[in-house]
Amino acid sequence: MSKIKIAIQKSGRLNEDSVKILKDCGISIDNGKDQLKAQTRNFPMEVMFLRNGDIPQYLRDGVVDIAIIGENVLIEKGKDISIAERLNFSKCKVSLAVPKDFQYNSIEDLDGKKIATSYPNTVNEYLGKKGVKAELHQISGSVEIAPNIGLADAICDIVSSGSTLFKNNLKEVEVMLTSEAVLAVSPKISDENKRLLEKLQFRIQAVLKARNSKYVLLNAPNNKIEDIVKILPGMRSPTVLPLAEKGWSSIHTVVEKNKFWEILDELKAEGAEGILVCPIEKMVL
Ligand SMILES: Nc1ncnc2c1ncn2[C@@H]1O[C@H](COP(=O)(O)OP(=O)(O)OP(=O)(O)O)[C@@H](O)[C@H]1O
Ligand SMILES: O=P(O)(O)OC[C@H]1O[C@H](OP(=O)(O)OP(=O)(O)O)[C@H](O)[C@@H]1O
Ligand SMILES: [Mg+2]
Repeated sequence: MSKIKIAIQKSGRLNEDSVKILKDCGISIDNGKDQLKAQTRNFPMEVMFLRNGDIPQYLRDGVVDIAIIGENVLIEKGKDISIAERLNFSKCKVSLAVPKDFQYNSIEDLDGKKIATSYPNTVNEYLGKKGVKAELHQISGSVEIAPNIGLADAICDIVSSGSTLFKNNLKEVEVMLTSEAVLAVSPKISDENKRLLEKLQFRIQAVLKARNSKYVLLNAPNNKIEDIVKILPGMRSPTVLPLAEKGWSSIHTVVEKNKFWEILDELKAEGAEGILVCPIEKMVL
C-alpha cells in the first residue's frame, strides 16, 4: 500500500504546531526527535523533518508529496507550488522596516538605498511594482541588526508582535504580505497519494472547524426559547430539550469562537441561565 510523504519543519516556529495538527487528525509520529524520517501510526504516512526554506525544492522534485510550510516561503521561492489548506497558525507579516529616526514618507524614500533581507525575490517584486530600485543584501538571519551595524539602510523581514523591530530601534513602514502555515502539494504527487491527501484534508478541515468553534449549553424558561434561538446560530438549528423542572428547557448549539462573548451578553439579557461552554474535538458539517 502506498504511503504519502509529508515534510514538516525539523525545528523552529512551525515544528510543534505541525506535529500537533497531525496528532489532532489522529496521526501520531513514532520517535520523531532527532530523526530525518519517521513512520506514523493510524495513517499510511511517512514524515520527513526538513528545513522550512528547503521544502519548496523537495516538493518541486517530488521527494515529498505534501508539506506544512510558511506561506511566505512559498511566495519567496515556490510560486509554482499549490496550496491545499490554510492552517491558521504561525501567522505573521513580511514587512519593510527602517530605523526610527529615518524620515519615511513613502516607498520612493527607499530608492537607491541598501536593504538587508532573507526574502530577495519578495522585495524585488514589491519594489519593482512600485518602480523603486534598491540595492539588496541577502542575509539568512538576524536581519534586524543590519541597520545598527551599518550594513543596510532598511530591512525586510518577518514581523509578528513587532518586539524584534522595537528592540532594534526600527519601525515598520510597509507590509508586503501576510502569511500563515499552509499545507502545500507537490506537482508530482501520484493519483494514489492524491486520494490519501483528500482523506487528510477531510480530517484537517474537521480539526480546524472544531478549533474555531465552541459547544454552548444553557437553560432557559420555555417562554424565552424563541427569542434565544433567534440569537443562536447552529450547525442546522439549536437543539431544545425539556428539563426535569416544568416550564424550563436546555438549549444546545455550536458558536464560532470569536463571536462567543458577544452572544453570551445577549443570552444573559434574554434570561439564559447555567451557561456552559465546552471545546469541540472534531467537527464535520
Ligand atoms: N515571529 C513569528 N511569528 C509567527 N510566525 C513566524 C514568526 N517567525 C517565523 N514565522 C513563520 O514560521 C516559519 C518558520 O520560521 P523559523 O524562524 O522557525 O524558520 P526559518 O529560519 O525561516 O526556516 P528553516 O527551517 O529553513 O531554518 C516562517 O517561514 C514563517 O512563516
Ligand atoms: O515581531 P516578532 O514577534 O518579534 O517576531 C519577528 C521575529 O521572529 C522571527 O525570528 P525568530 O524568533 O524565528 O528567530 P530566527 O531569526 O532565529 O529565525 C523573525 O525572523 C523576526 O526576527
Ligand atoms: Mg525565524
